[in-house]
Amino acid sequence: MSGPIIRVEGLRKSFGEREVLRGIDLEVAKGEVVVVIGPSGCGKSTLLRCLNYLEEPTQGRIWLRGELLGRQDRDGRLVPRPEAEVDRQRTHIGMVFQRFNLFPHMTALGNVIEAPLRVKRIPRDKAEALGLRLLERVGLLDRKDEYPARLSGGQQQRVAIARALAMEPEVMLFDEATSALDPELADEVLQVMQGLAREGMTMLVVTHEMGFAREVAHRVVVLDAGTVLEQGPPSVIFSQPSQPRTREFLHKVLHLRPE
Ligand SMILES: Nc1ncnc2c1ncn2[C@@H]1O[C@H](COP(=O)(O)OP(=O)(O)OP(=O)(O)O)[C@@H](O)[C@H]1O
Repeated sequence: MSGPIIRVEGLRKSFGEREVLRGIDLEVAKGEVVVVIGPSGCGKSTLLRCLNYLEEPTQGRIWLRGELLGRQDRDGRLVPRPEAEVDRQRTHIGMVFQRFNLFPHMTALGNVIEAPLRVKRIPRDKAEALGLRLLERVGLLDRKDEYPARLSGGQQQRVAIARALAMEPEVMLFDEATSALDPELADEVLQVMQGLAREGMTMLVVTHEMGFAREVAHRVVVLDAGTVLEQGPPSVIFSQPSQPRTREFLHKVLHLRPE
């Protein structure tokens, strides 16, 4: 496929009277790692959720892998495609949330292969081979038969990453994947994410981890009050941001959480 994997044009999202996304334009190319940062409540999660149609955009257009998600009516509103079509698109996007939401009655391996078995209907032996490969990739092969309750938060999140990878997505969305974890456990998850980035996975990452943004991102997008304030390589955003609001935000978070 040529062209960006994700393309967003004029994306707006309101909850009632409140407009949370106010015209976002964004592209993510194949193999690119884009990290979205910005103050609490600026719309980072909402942006990610719109990309996966977990939230229905109010206005604007989204292309995934060159395909328009939804279609526009005469007022510019997005009319969703049939559910089946959205589901098909979703299989190409892996999403990892703050809450891991593993199935408690399934082992680590069971969680990882649930979707390939159910959605892709691949044979069990092939699914298990895939699941074991992925658990190894996130460093949890030895915990394959454990149930989530017996895994730490960091381990559960790594299983959740393996579960998302099991659908062989073309892009991975991370929505504050480490925010619920203690720093030590967050680190092991960040290392897995860094490994994926190194292997060339296309990633759009919402995070408060400025160290990750600085070291791993190809591009940092600064969101503020539902608009893109500025974007650029981390070297520029972190040392010479052009917008005073970016400087203010970075000063605040880096001061509170020295890297
Ligand atoms: N389903 C919803 N209904 C109403 N308001 C919502 C809903 N989801 C989000 N919001 C509001 O939209 C705004 C943006 O939320 P969002 O979670 O996208 O921000 P964020 O930048 O990810 O914040 P944080 O860094 O704190 O997670 C917030 O004011 C939030 O209260």
